[in-house]
Amino acid sequence: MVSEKISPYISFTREEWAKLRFNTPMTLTKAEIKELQGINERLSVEEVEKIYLPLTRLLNLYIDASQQLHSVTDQFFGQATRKVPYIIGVAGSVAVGKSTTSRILQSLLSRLPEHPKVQIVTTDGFLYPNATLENKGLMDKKGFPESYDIKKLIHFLSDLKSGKDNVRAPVYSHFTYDIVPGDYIEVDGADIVIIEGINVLQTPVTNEMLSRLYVSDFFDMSLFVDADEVDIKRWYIERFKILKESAFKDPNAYFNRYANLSDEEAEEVAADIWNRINKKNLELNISPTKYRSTIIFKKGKDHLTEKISLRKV
Ligand SMILES: Nc1ncnc2c1ncn2[C@@H]1O[C@H](COP(=O)(O)OP(=O)(O)O)[C@@H](O)[C@H]1O
Ligand SMILES: CC(C)(COP(=O)(O)O)[C@@H](O)C(=O)NCCC(=O)O
Repeated sequence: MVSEKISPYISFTREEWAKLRFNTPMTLTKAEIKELQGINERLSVEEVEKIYLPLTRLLNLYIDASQQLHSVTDQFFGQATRKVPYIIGVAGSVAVGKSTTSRILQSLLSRLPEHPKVQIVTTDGFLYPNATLENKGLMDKKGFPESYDIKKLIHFLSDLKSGKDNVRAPVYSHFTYDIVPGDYIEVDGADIVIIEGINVLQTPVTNEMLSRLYVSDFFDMSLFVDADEVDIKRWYIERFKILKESAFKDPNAYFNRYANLSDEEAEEVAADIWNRINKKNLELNISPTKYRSTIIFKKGKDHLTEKISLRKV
């Protein structure tokens, strides 16, 4: 008897997945393509059509099914149907493309026939402020599980899933490299909320009561953006070099001291930050969460998605 490898996932090649778009009326107009390229000018239209349109179709089916489940549960309790947002988690390494993926999804999902309101919340807003990280000796552990106020994030998600209005999340600035005091993003009346962050599929680190809840307990589905470490490191360094020529030039930028580095020096600095912090975090805390997600997108060296794995159980 031939032994079969048991996996909870069913995997598709790029071409197999592209066919699953079927005939959903989701062709992109020129204006829509332009808008998507505003998200990321290097994004290929073919990638959107082959990878993201089938994903949008699948999500539309998942969202319909979840609404039906909500309404039968409310019927069972004999109460009126509540409006609760559908929550999608987007996970993966620093610089793998989570924010680009989230923004493509936001753009495509908001074009569904019902025109749902789609909001993105990034979990970096739940990092402790630099002053606290410094006190705790965690400045070189930014992004590690202990650098986040997970209780605050769980409260935020619990409020969202209880159908509360005007739920606020704190805001992080990559420009000041710190939490922005007093600033917040408000989620109100959203039909779909995308929660994007390196830590969204992690399990609790302490034994406190609240930590028995996982962040992902509040997700309706999740997507893990995956790639080889050598590629992610290159994207991290490339992004650092682009920022050196733009945002870092502002005297108020946290990384302004790197603005006048040569390209070679900038590569060295970025590679050092990568190796000391983000690579370690990827290996220790992020990669191990991959198989907790509903869908895994494995990207190749040119950012094109090569393999799609979808949880079947
Ligand atoms: N689909 C894509 N096509 C081309 N470039 C991309 C794509 N996704 C991400 N990138 C580039 O890779 C880098 C990291 O992406 P980003 O979305 O900022 O990552 P993250 O949010 O995971 O830190 C950026 O420079 C971005 O422009
Ligand atoms: C704030 C972050 C942990 C968040 O990562 P993101 O969710 O943006 O991918 C990361 O951008 C970071 O600052 N890491 C620490 C090392 C560094 O400066 O890259």
